[in-house]
Amino acid sequence: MDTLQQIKRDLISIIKCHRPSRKEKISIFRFQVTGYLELLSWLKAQDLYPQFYLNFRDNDKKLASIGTVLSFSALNEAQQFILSNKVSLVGGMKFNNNVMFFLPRLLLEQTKDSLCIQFVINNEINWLDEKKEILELLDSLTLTKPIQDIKQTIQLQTKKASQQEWESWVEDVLREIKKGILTKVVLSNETNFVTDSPLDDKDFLAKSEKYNKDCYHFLLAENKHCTFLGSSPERLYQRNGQSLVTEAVAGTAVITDNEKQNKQQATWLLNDEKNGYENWLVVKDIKQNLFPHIEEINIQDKEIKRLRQVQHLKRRITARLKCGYLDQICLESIHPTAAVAGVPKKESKSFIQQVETFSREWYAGTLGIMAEDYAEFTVTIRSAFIEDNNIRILAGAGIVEGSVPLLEWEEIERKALGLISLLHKE
Ligand SMILES: C=C(O[C@@H]1C=C(C(=O)O)C=C[C@H]1O)C(=O)O
Ligand SMILES: [Mg+2]
Repeated sequence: MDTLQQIKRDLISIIKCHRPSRKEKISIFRFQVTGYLELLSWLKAQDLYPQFYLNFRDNDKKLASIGTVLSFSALNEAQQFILSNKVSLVGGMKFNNNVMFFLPRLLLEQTKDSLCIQFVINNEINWLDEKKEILELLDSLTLTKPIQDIKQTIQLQTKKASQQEWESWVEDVLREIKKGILTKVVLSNETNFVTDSPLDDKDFLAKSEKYNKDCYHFLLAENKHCTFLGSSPERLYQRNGQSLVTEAVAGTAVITDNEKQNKQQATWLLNDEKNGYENWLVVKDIKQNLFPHIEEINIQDKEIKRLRQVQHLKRRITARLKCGYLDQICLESIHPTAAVAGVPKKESKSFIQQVETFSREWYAGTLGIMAEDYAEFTVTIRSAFIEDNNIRILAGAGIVEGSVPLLEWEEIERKALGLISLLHKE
């Protein structure tokens, strides 16, 4: 691939000339080449971890990164670092607000026919060690591996909560709602599969990109044996300077092969009181949490977000932040929204922690990219963990007054189908 050869030549000349600076912690090199690189095929051929990938929902931008030069477990440190070094960091927050941002060794950004590269050298560690890692990276840089169909035999092993058990969790929430302690809780379940050989994470995500349209497609592989990935319809926020675009995605109806029924379901969803309330609670939560930090806010009418197995109510929200660079505040105040946690936030989070018999980790967290003038994050729902021969797929639903346990169970089963349906051979 010409594009990759060109990158490799540029990087080699950087390495040859580089003398670690005593004054600067890191050296950043940026270049831009013309051409199209299939980032998932490229990532599939790379051996350096962590690996990160994000295919944006509303435009043709994709990111892929390998390696880490620095990592951050506190938002203020990540934000400060961006301000002083004018770089982009990738990563995000788990459901429980644990922060993981990192400065990748190599970050590729593909838009249409232009590929931008950010390459970083750490000047504070031994140059020989740095050089060794970089040369290893360069060895495989020009390689790509073709994406293949899933060929493993996959067996359903268990569901963390049986239908009966999960519906009893819903009854518990409804009782707390009646008592006036909780208003909404988003309950999830985990479905477990085993494969006869490890499922390739990039093959799986590529298949999801093909079938699950109009979604953010994300992947975070902390090492060779453990990947978190998914295809989410939901944006946490996008920030361009001081202008913020976020949304409330909540309230669900089915999509089937019957188009007439899909249209009826859409009309029903737009008018249904319980689903409207479920969505409005998310709007209210975002609005309240952003309120101290914004000058104005605009909430648009309900619209339908249509996916392959389900359709959702969605309201677009735009706001103007009081000051410029505020991702720490945006992330801390919005995440996790009432679309994945509940209302009140603290109480619903602790309810979830007590009741759910598995740990959400990155599920219902957020992943994205942040820089000084731009940031974009997705809510990591419709997601899965692939750990060697095991696959765990998670999905949840917002429980509010008026929720019917059986219907909520059917809702989470349909949501999980977005990924589960891809597990069979084509
Ligand atoms: C929590 C999930 O989805 C959320 C819950 C929804 C609902 O209950 O109607 C709809 C979209 C998402 O905000 C999930 O897919 O896991
Ligand atoms: Mg719902």
